[in-house]
Amino acid sequence: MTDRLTIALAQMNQRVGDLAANAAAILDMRARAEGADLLLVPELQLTGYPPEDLVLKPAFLRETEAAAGRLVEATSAPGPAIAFGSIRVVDGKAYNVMILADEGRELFVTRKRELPNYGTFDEKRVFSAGPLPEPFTFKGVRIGFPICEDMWLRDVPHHLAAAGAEMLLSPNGSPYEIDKDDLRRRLFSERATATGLPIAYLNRVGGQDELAFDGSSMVINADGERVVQMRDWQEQLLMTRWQRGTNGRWRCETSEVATLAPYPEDVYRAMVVALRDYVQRNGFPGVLLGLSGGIDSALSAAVAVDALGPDKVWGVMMPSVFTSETSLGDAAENARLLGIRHDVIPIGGAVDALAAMLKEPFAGRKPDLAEENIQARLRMVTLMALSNKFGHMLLTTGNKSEMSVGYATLYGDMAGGYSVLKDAYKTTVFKLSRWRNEQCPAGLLGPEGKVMPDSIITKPPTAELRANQKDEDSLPPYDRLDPILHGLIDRELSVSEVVAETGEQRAIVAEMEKLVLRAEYKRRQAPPGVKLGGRNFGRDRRYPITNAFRTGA
Ligand SMILES: Nc1ncnc2c1ncn2[C@@H]1O[C@H](COP(=O)(O)OP(=O)(O)OC[C@H]2O[C@@H]([n+]3cccc(C(=O)O)c3)[C@H](O)[C@@H]2O)[C@@H](O)[C@H]1O
Ligand SMILES: Nc1ncnc2c1ncn2[C@@H]1O[C@H](COP(=O)(O)OP(=O)(O)OP(=O)(O)O)[C@@H](O)[C@H]1O
Ligand SMILES: NC(=O)CC[C@H](N)C(=O)O
Repeated sequence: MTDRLTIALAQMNQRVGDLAANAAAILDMRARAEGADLLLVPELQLTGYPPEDLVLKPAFLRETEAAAGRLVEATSAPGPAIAFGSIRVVDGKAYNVMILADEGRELFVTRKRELPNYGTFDEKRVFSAGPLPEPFTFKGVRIGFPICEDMWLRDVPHHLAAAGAEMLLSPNGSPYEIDKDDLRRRLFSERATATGLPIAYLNRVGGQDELAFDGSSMVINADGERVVQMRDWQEQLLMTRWQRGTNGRWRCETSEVATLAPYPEDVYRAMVVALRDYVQRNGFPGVLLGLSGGIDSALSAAVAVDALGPDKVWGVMMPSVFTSETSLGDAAENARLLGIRHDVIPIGGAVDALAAMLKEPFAGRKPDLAEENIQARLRMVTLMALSNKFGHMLLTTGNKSEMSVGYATLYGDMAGGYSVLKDAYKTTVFKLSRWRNEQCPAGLLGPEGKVMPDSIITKPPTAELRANQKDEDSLPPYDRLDPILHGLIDRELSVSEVVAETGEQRAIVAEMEKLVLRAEYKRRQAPPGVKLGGRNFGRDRRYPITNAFRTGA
């Protein structure tokens, strides 16, 4: 029995499905953790989290088991024991497990019991729930290994405590959401005091499709005090020293508390990390986007430059007859400030060609939305041609306010591979743009000074699809629209409840509800984008397209 343990906490990125690279990264961490007794890595570190329907593929399960076996064998070389997340099939059922390996042997396997099945999570679809897990005696210390959601509910930690666990080491795959770091901290502090056990909470970092993982791992002692706060948004290996006190209870003696990014920097970081990993891991040489001189494309471009570097971002201004001199100038200045390639490709010729092609079928009809949308679609055709020719991914620039009410053209400005603003309401877009124009925190690849001219932030938003068009002609001003949308979408309130909370006219709120529900078909055809809040358009909110229900009818 020992009275001291050194536990290395490896807050790591992962690449879903890349068993070889993930295993190599774990072994690299093990080499760096020399001197530790045990190396802990995040949930499903070997397969990447979330593996989704890969788990339903027998070949993937076989290769995962083989890779886990090789990882266990690799611990025969000198170095710490490893506790790593993998998948184990027992009696034909797949389990999300944590394997403890030392000196070339598998010492212990524990299965996740609580499978999250809400919001973006779908674990019951692919995994079976394990039994209430037992602690394992490692070097004479009874250790419990609750896996992520196991810690969010009471049963597992309290069972482990009752079964004699002396500490809880919890591997996690917990995606970022605004304010979730505070929630985790409160929750785990409460778990620590309620069970009387110190807790190491280890989360992954990096982007995976719509999810961004912030890390922000912690150690909380049994008195509820957070003694370790690891960094957010980056990998980190931390050696933590633990000691059994004279009362027989374990404490983490390491004291190291990093400061986490405050709001709105955390939102911006989530966008940067998610886009960087999406673009790099899907093999694009860079991104391109329509740079209109408006705030959505300016902020999207800034995030792309901060994620990938200016040489990987390409802005294309595509003026029509409705494009103002101000927009042309703002787009050019925007590109100059970001240091990105900027091309001007007028779409007038193509607009005229379409008008000639459609002259006969459109005869006798006044110009309307059809002509407006043709412009957005011709821009899409132009951008996709560049994407096909040069390989850059088209970055979609629509924000959550627009996507909520369907204020975007299907197969037009909605086209693209990924969106960083998809879960950001327009008021958040304004906030982030002002913030980024004033600050450039460490680690971002863009310029230290302004990223867009102030005029882009201060001028009224317009789609410039017809003369003198302003967003506010069709929609309430964004500072009034967004609270309505937040109520209807994020909080699932009825029209009456939103009216009561916001003081808006019932007719306006009912109209917005109608637009939101009607635009579901558009959202189903929208590209993925990083989740920021508790109810993103994607996995979090799954509404029927064909739907007659209205609360404001
Ligand atoms: N339930 C459903 N399932 C499948 N398809 C459905 C559908 N309901 C309509 N449709 C189809 O959808 C089409 C209509 O959608 P769509 O062609 O997009 O056109 P629509 O939504 O009518 O117009 C686009 C709107 O977005 C605004 N906009 C455009 C571009 C940029 C911005 C901006 O500021 O960023 C704003 C523009 O001013 C206009 O109000 C029609 O073809 C209709 O048949
Ligand atoms: N003249 C243009 N040149 C290049 N791209 C354009 C142009 N107009 C629109 N786009 C593209 O279509 C997207 C939709 O923008 P639009 O101007 O219609 O409204 P918006 O939502 O206010 O966006 P933004 O704030 O970027 O202007 C833009 O973000 C941009 O990517
Ligand atoms: N991987 C998991 O079990 C995640 C679920 C958990 N409640 C979280 O978001 O942190």
